[in-house]
Parts: sequence; C-alpha cells; structure tokens
Amino acid sequence: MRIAAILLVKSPTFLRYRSDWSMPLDIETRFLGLADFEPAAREVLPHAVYEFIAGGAGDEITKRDNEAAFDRIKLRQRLLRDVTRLDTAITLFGQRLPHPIILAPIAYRRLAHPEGEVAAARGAGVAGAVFIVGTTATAAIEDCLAESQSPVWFLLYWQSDRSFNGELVSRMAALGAKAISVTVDLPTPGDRRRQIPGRLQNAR
Ligand SMILES: Cc1cc2nc3c(=O)[nH]c(=O)nc-3n(C[C@H](O)[C@H](O)[C@H](O)COP(=O)(O)O)c2cc1C
Repeated sequence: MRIAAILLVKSPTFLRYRSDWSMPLDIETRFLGLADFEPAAREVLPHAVYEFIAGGAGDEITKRDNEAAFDRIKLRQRLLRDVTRLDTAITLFGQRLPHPIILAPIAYRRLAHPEGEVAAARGAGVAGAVFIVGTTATAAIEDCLAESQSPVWFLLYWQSDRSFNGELVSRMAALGAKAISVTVDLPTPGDRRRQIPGRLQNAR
C-alpha cells in the first residue's frame, strides 16, 4: 500500500489548489518518483488524514510485506528487439484501454482534497487510466463520469443483503459504470491503530 500511488495522478491539481500551502510548485523537479510524494503529503495533510491514508492494520506487517513485494518486481529488459512500434494497449472486459493502469478504489478521497474523486477521475481520464469509484466514495459517480474520458468502474462493498447489492449494481451500470469491482476482504473493519485518537495526538 503506497500513499504515493494515490497522489500521483491528482497531485498537480492537489498542490496548486491550496495557495496558502508553502509548497513549491515545481512539481516536475520535486516529484520524480513515488517516494517523493509521501513526505510532501505528510507536510500538507491534516495529521489524522495522513495516518488514515498511510496506515495499515495491526502491526502493519502485511503493509510492509506488500511494499517489499512491489520492490521485488523487476521489469525484464529485452534487448535487440524492434521498438519502432510499441503498443501497451489491452482489451479488458470488452474495453480497449491504452495501457493496463487502473486507479484502485480509495475511500473518502475528499478527506485529502475538496475535489476528491472528481479530480482523481479527471486525472485518470487525462492519463488514459480506468478510474474505480465506489461505495465509499465521497462524490457522486455521475460527477466522476462527467469528468473522465476513460472508463469508470464501480466498486461494490459486498453486503449481506443481496437484493441491495443487485439494486446498486444495476443502478451503477445504468449510469455508465463499465465494470464492477467487488471488495470481499472486509467482513469487519480493520484494526487501524494509527487512528486511535490518543495515538494521533501523541504522534506529532
Ligand atoms: C487510504 C486508502 C483507502 C482505501 N479504500 C479502499 C476502498 O474503499 N475499497 C477497496 O476495495 N480498497 C480500498 N483500498 C485498497 C486499495 O484499493 C488497494 O487495493 C490497496 O491500496 C493496494 O494497492 P496499492 O499497493 O497500489 O496501494 C484503500 C487503500 C488506501 C491506502
């Protein structure tokens, strides 16, 4: 889990929006890699919001493992190939996409920025990435669809009431969601220790 991944697409708007922040605007030079985003977010976000985004569950062992797993992924370099015609496009669920980049569902984006999901949908559209908006969104899917030139998918948090799930999915499909992503790993809320109020106060 990387906070940087979330901020990457929306950060140009994100940083310019708050003119009172004493953040430099030379985005091209300050933000060269994912690791540059997390300290910047720590500076500008309200502390509780930062901990919500950056924190994991329990002792954060899985969070650390996930980060290490990403670091182990290598790109295989193929030499002496014809690179005159490169094509990253794929077809996924019948949709032609310029590349397989999808913005994962992130809850409550407006905690971090007043434009929240709408700005992220706009950024995804510009980058040709699919945007997933969902049950935990803080903006309406209609507004995200209006902003994005790329497909928007709907995230369903599976509920025990199956008819409710069915109604929600039908409604989102009718509005224009091109696929459904289903979250199944949250039968109970996570043990998010960084968000315990006493710990938050002590952390800074
Ligand atoms: C702040 C935050 C909020 C998230 N909210 C959701 C959510 O509402 N629904 C969901 O299915 N996943 C949610 N996720 C999980 C992400 O969609 C993603 O699966 C996870 O962060 C792993 O991908 P990553 O390593 O690229 O961050 C959230 C992750 C973060 C960091």
